[in-house]
Amino acid sequence: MARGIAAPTEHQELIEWVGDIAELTQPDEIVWCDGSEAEYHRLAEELVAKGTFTRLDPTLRPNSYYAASDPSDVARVEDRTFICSRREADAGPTNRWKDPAEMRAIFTGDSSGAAGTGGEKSGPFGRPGDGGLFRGSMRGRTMYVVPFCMGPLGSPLSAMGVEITDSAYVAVSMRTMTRMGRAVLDQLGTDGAFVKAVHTLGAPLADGRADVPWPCNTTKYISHFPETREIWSYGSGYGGNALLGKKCYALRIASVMARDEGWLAEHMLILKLTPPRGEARYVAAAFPSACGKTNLAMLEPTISGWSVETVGDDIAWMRFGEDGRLYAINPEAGFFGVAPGTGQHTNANAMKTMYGNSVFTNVALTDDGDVWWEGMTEQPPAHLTDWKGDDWTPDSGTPAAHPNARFTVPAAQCPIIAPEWEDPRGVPISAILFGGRRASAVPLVTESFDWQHGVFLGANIASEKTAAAEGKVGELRRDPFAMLPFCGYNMGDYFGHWVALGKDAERKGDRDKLPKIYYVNWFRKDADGRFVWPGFGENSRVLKWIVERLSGDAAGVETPIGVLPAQGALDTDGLGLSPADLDLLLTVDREVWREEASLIPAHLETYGDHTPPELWAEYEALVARLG
Ligand SMILES: Nc1nc2c(ncn2[C@@H]2O[C@H](COP(=O)(O)OP(=O)(O)OP(=O)(O)O)[C@@H](O)[C@H]2O)c(=O)[nH]1
Ligand SMILES: O=C([O-])CC(=O)C(=O)O
Ligand SMILES: [Mn+2]
Repeated sequence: MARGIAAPTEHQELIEWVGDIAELTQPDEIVWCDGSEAEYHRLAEELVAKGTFTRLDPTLRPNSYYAASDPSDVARVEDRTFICSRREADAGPTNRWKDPAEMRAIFTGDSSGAAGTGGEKSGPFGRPGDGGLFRGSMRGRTMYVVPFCMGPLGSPLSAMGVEITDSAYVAVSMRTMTRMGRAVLDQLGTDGAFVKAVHTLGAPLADGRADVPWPCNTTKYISHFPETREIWSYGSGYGGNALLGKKCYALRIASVMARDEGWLAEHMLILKLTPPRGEARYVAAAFPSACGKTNLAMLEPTISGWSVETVGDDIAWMRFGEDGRLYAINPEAGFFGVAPGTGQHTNANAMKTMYGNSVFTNVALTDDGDVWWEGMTEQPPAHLTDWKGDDWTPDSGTPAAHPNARFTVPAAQCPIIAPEWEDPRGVPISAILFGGRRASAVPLVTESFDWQHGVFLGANIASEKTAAAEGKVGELRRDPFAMLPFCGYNMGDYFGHWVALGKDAERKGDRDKLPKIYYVNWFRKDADGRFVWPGFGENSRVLKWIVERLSGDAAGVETPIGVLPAQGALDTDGLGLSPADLDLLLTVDREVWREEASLIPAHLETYGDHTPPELWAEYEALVARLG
């Protein structure tokens, strides 16, 4: 049996589960993480000693580390991500499904299907020797027990979890990304509910075998059991595959909790926008991975008198309050942001956020012990060590940082973090934005006619693929609500959940309190393949139009696809956009849109009779408007 300090909790279910997982995975040692700074430093030191972390020059970037992953373990693995609901129909056509008993058998070797049945078993996961990927998977390693809270501690909108992991990189990252440690155990008490999340690198150390800086396994499983609220992750140490509070819990498992309990768990940033006069507004926005959430959340407005503050950059949990308004919290405590493209001119606030206390994964190392990536500065340094550990010069012809290289930083370090970002009540949302990368067809901004039409816009998001997931970059795919890789149940039922929440609000007479829904596209290209819209800080101009629409102060024109800014209503002063550019950004080409609309039925049919009839009605109405 593994050595370790006694469990610092009297939560019997938690103690037993940790014991069961230890018996299954057979670590050398068990460490219950307390979340203290001392613990963080100790684990970071251990990672330095192992070669996983390289300490950056503390005079340049205090208390910060560089990590290079195995070149095969650089992004989420969507084709190895499974939703193991009892019924296949509950996973839906866009998730990979596996029967929960079958998946458990793969993991534990116990093929009986039910836990704790056979009398001669040594534990709930069958006998040693039964096989199973997790059996003995932590041999030679330390097992960390990481209690974490998604959302401010004590908020009625928050929820807890415990991640068991054999990766110290994961344990330190969880301290940055979540509220982690002793305070969470206190909150859990003796019988608090928590999501069980088990993570192993799948790289046990046999007697005397040397470790490597980034252990992982070529076999990978990122598995979710929505009914029992469990996550089992095997074989990867990277981001969304391994930091299980993030996409696995806060989106895939939480979306199921939200369906069951009448709220929303969404892939959305949350920002606070304050006009020169008038009240501050909170805006949530869903864009697919690597399509601009972190950048919009930290935007520096280019229009005078307007300010933006950050509440969250990736995930929003939202619930209707007693007053009928939709309240959002950011369940995370840190940012796990895309490094390439982040620089002084695009996202100065992100650059300031990562002044120290940061972990950088798969970026390049400078000769003076700092980090660099494409887009950080205009001129690359003359010499670097690239993310693969090779010498790099500007002539190398390969990127110095992996395109999905990431920074991990505490949200509290963001210079424009909103003072209310940890308000346990959440913030009231006035507008929801949907968007994606579309080189053609989709205007800069479109206002939906109403909630249901907005749901239709969200359901139809299509975006060009990015490096955030394994696969071909640039290919156009449907990514409804930017949730395609993150919805823990049937996406058709998810559309129905959104429709139903709108109808509930209407029944209660709260129609006018529903957030207004918009569709934005910063990525329109001209014939030369150049982005027409300058983007980044200039996106504040679009936010301005949206907020002025909310207060009835900006003009719009009705088009077949929604309401667009009327001529002159969008502030484009000083941008130097030609009439042709403006035309491309702010008009609807009926011919092109008839073509767009013709692609919708196949998309809605994907979900069969799970697609709510209201979306078909929206489709019919769109076709009728297009004539
Ligand atoms: N052209 C253009 N590029 C942008 C804009 N906003 C962001 N980007 C680029 O898009 C890439 C991803 O931006 P992020 O803000 O990190 O995207 P994200 O949605 O937070 O990504 P995830 O963290 O993977 O969910 C970066 O390379 C940015 O430079 C914009 O307004 N215009
Ligand atoms: O989950 C990850 O690995 C990174 C991320 O935020 C995304 O892909 O959306
Ligand atoms: Mn991001």
